[in-house]
Amino acid sequence: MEQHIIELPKRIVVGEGALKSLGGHFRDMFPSGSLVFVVTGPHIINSLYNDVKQILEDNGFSVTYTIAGPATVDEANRVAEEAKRDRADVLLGLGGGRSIDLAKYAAAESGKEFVSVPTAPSHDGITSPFATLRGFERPYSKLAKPPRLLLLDIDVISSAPKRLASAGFGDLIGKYTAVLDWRLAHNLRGEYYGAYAASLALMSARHVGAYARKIGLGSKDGIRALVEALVSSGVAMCIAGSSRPASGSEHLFAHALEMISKRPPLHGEAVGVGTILMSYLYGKDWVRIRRLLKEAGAPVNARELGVTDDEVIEALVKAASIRPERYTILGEKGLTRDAAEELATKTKVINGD
Ligand SMILES: NC(=O)C1=CN([C@@H]2O[C@H](COP(=O)(O)OP(=O)(O)OC[C@H]3O[C@@H](n4cnc5c(N)ncnc54)[C@H](OP(=O)(O)O)[C@@H]3O)[C@@H](O)[C@H]2O)C=CC1
Ligand SMILES: O=C(CO)COP(=O)(O)O
Ligand SMILES: [Zn+2]
Repeated sequence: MEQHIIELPKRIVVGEGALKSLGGHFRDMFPSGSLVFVVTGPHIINSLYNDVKQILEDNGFSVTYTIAGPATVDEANRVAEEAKRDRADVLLGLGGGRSIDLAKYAAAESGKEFVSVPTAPSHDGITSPFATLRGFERPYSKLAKPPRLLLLDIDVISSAPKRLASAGFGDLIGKYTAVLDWRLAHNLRGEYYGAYAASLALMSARHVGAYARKIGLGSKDGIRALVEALVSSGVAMCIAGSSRPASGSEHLFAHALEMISKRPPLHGEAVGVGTILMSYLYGKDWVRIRRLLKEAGAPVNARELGVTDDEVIEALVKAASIRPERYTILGEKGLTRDAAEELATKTKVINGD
């Protein structure tokens, strides 16, 4: 009998001041005296790390740390080795996507528990079982493991630079076209389509759409809506067992742009612009997507992304080829250069205001 196995986070905690409850959740979930190995970045080590260490030590856990280097497989292997040498039981990612991905992948590789404590709402990798690291044989994510405990403190996440929240919005608005692509691949290629996972991902895009302005302003309401939608999208990926509900042609464009550009934008920023472009190809309301991105403070054209018009065109032409097994509106061969230029011009992504 064909089986579909769904691995989910065991506990998800969201709320203002949630960090204070970290020790209690650890006591519920891990044996007393466990060694917690924190993976965090050079900024967070000087702000939140000491609070986390104190909370865990007060609750009977030992704590060590490493500073997250670049988001590469080599760095994740170093983290895994160091965690093993320290006899760590739990790897805790504390920070943005880079620290979370390094801890997640190192935990999966070393067979240790993984806890995610994101400090920024930049994309749904902070809540998903997937990691993206340079050095993989591909420019997109790979299954690692879901967090056993996912703790999102709204006060902490609201304090992240605004650009990261706008990028998180872009990543989530992308679910509109990701789900259309999944459905298309099902209809044209007979690919498995999980209606429930698709609805959940779609709901995350609809939810943040209603909060675009508040997210742009960085209000707590807006950030809470954003964080809940990031959880919903991460869970959709857990249920699907792949990033299909969360990543389609708009992500192919974003991955291609990241490979091509000399100064790549943030992941969610590129995904947002990709969603404008792919919505146009689907005959959907790309003007509305553009307006929502503007309201959320996210880029809508090449200039705002900090890339050249030519890099946008090149990324559109390249997009279909980087993940041939993931069928999308771009088809198997992708766009010609002329078609790419026309698409980007009509949607004001290039030559625009
Ligand atoms: N797994 C997945 O599905 C996906 C993974 N990714 C990966 O995620 C990474 C990008 O993640 P992203 O979050 O954008 O970037 P980073 O993790 O690099 O974080 C960006 C910067 O913001 C800082 N920061 C984070 N939180 C706060 C805060 N509360 N206050 C002040 N500064 C803060 C970080 O500090 P510090 O330097 O201390 O870390 C860092 O300098 C890339 O490696 C990318 O490949 C992208 C998309 C999907
Ligand atoms: O970014 C993601 C979902 O938002 C992960 O998707 P990819 O599998 O395309 O890397
Ligand atoms: Zn994404």
